[in-house]
Amino acid sequence: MDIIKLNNISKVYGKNNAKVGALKNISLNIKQGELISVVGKSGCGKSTLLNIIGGLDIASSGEYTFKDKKVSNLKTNELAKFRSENIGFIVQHFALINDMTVFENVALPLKYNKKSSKEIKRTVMEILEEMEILEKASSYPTQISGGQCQRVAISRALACKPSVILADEPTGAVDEQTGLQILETFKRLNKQGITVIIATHDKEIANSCNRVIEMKDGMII
Ligand SMILES: Nc1ncnc2c1ncn2[C@@H]1O[C@H](COP(=O)(O)OP(=O)(O)OP(=O)(O)O)[C@@H](O)[C@H]1O
Repeated sequence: MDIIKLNNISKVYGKNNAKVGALKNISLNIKQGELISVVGKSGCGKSTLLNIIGGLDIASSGEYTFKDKKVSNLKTNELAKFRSENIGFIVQHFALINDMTVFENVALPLKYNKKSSKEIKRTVMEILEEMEILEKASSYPTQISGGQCQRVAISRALACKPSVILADEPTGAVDEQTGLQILETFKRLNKQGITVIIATHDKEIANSCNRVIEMKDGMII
């Protein structure tokens, strides 16, 4: 089943002389359970594509359907709900909150979704254990390594049981060995049925995915 259908999606930033066409007539179907990499030179539109798929940004034109729901028609508050129910985001510099513990960082999306404290505790502990970072639950992000931070960020992305994980340059801020461990984590999550889309400059990571989408100047080539 196609979980993601992009039909003729374009994204233009700015106005008049400052207009930038970040995506140009992108049509793309992604099946539930795919493991995909998005590659291409800096500025080719990888992040913009991920942000539109994840509902962080909206297309200037075209139609985006997610599980038969038209995302391109959603209003801002509906988009936030769409994201929290369906998408887990992971970014290069982890985007953890430094004055919250590992536990509190992973609990955030569950709090946002108004889960009970009992359920939050159970879910967070389960995920931290699965991600082999449970012993750092009370540590702060500044007290753990980059690879551990990324495992916390992945834990937080998993908290609301998303069907899609979007990872924008997830290994860009860690060493090669840690990057490969992160890749193994994505493969394991993908085996559990989660659709994983990774924007990356890393050839080894890109080629380990089942499908490689190559972009150039806002288009898929
Ligand atoms: N908020 C914005 N306002 C104006 N232009 C933007 C904005 N975001 C992105 N762009 C432009 O859109 C184009 C695509 O950017 P995007 O970040 O999607 O590329 P990328 O492939 O992810 O690059 P990188 O690999 O460097 O992260 C670039 O020309 C960029 O300058």
